[in-house]
Parts: sequence; C-alpha cells; structure tokens
Amino acid sequence: MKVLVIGAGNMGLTYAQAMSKSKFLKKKDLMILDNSPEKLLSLEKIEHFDVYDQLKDCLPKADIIFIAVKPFHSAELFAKMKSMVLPDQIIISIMAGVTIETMQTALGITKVVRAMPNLPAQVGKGVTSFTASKEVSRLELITVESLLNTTGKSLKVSSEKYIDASTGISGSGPAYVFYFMQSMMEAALKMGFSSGDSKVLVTQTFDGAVELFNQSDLSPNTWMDRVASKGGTTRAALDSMEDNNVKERIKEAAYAAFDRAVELGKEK
Ligand SMILES: NC(=O)C1=CN([C@@H]2O[C@H](COP(=O)(O)OP(=O)(O)OC[C@H]3O[C@@H](n4cnc5c(N)ncnc54)[C@H](OP(=O)(O)O)[C@@H]3O)[C@@H](O)[C@H]2O)C=CC1
Ligand SMILES: O=C(O)[C@@H]1CCC=N1
Repeated sequence: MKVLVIGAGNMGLTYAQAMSKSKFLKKKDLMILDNSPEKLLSLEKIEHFDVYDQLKDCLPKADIIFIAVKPFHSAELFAKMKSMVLPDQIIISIMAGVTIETMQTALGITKVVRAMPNLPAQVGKGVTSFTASKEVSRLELITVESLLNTTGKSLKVSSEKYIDASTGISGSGPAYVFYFMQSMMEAALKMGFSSGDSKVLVTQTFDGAVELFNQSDLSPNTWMDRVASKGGTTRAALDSMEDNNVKERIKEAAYAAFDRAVELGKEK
C-alpha cells in the first residue's frame, strides 16, 4: 500500500512521520508532496519517505491520498489533481470545512474520508474524528483508521455534521487550552513570578489536573469541588468566573469554530 501526503505543513508532516514509522507502511511506501522549495529541501533530509514537487510523479502511484493543505488552497489543488486521480484511490482530507460532496465533485471520484485531527498529533496524543462516503468499504475503513491512529486516538462519527462539530471541540481545542495557559501565565507574571517560574507553575498544574481526571471516573465539577474549600480561595476564583459567564463564553467560542467550519465548507 502506498500513501501520498499532499502538504508538508504542521499536520501533513506530522501524519507523514507518524505513518512512516508505523508497522502499516513499509519504508518508502510513503510519498510527500509540497510546493514550497524550502520545505522540500528540509524534507529531503528525512529518509522515511520520498519527496515530490510534481503531482504527476507521485499521484498515480498512490492507493491513499492524504490531503493536508489549507482549505483555501483546495480548489486549485483539486483542479490539478482531477485528470490524474483514479477511481479506486481513497482520499483522506483533514481540511476544515471542505465537504465530501465538494471533493467528490471536484475530483470526479467517490471514495472520500473526511477527518479532523488536532495538533497534539505531533506528540502521539492527537484525536482524529472521521467519517467516510458510502463507497469506502469496511476493510478500507479499517486501514484508514489504523493510519489515523498512528497519531493518537480516533473517533468514527456518523455524519459530517460531527466533523464540523469536533472541529469546534478537539480540532481547534488545543488553542483554547493554550489561551487558558497564557492567561494564567500572564497573571503569574503580574504577581511577580519570573517567566520560567510562571511556566512551571502553570504547566505542572495543567498536567496534574488532567492526570487526576484521567485516573478517576469523576466529573470536572466534582474535581472542582475537591479543590474548592467553603469560603476559600478557589471558590473566590470560580465565583469570579461564574459572575463573568466564562463558561458560556467558552461554549460560544466552541460554537464559533463549529460555525466557521460549516462556513468554510460553503466558500468557493
Ligand atoms: N494546524 C492545526 O492544528 C490543524 C489543521 N487542520 C487542517 O489541516 C490542514 C493543514 O493545516 P496546517 O498543517 O496547519 O497548514 P500548513 O500551512 O502548515 O501546511 C500546508 C502545506 O501545504 C502546502 N501546500 C499548499 N498548496 C499546495 C499544493 N497545491 N500542493 C502541495 N502543497 C501545497 C503549503 O505550502 P505553502 O506554505 O507554500 O502554501 C504548506 O506547506 C488545513 O486544511 C487545516 O484546516 C486540521 C486540524 C488541526
Ligand atoms: O484553525 C483552523 O482552521 C484549523 C482547523 C482546526 C485547527 N486548525
């Protein structure tokens, strides 16, 4: 089985590296294509995959084509691919918003998987939701799932609505966590800690809280109660967040990403 990754950016390169090191692909079964000369130069130094700058040299050889370019580059890419794609090739797209129907129409093929990963894939801790057109067989979907799992966990969802929804939760989600971390680090700096000490205090707090959560069956609400003593400091902080409707604002933010994913799918 040969896999071609198109777009060697944050996500494409992450997936290419994870797949090439997995037991599913033999060395050199992975091809990667990008159009930036600097990126191609740095890719040449990685020996796990063959590097290309021309679609015609790699696309016909691929069984699975993994598309990881920005959504606004998709139309131009599809136009170049259309005359070269073969009916049995499987497309896996991680592009936010771009629908299965759009890809089927633009490429003139039927087997399309839409997936939404996230950046922790870079450290093997990603989560990728995915769904497929009906033409992708069960066996093919098992292969796809194995490839997606090389970067962490995957979640098969029943329709594309949930791909857009998971974009608002897990796809964009790491940025919400970083926003929270940045805010806490800024507060620590303001209180007089050095940036190094702020980083230790905040990262260890996140790490420890997630570990506690993962090792129990308790809800976040229950854990909040365990931290907060009656009339104590945590309650003062949580009350301040509640007074400012922070929870509602976070939900609104997740919906803004969800809505934007749907919107991206309608843009030409
Ligand atoms: N970053 C994230 O956290 C996540 C991103 N995604 C999705 O992943 C996709 C990629 O995002 P990301 O990796 O951040 O983007 P990047 O910009 O880092 O990577 C995209 C790469 O594709 C290259 N490219 C553009 N057009 C072509 C083409 N026609 N042929 C070959 N290569 C091309 C770009 O080159 P150049 O720079 O020269 O344009 C760039 O190197 C997006 O669609 C995004 O929606 C999904 C989940 C999470
Ligand atoms: O911001 C974006 O559009 C992409 C999709 C999810 C994460 N990054």
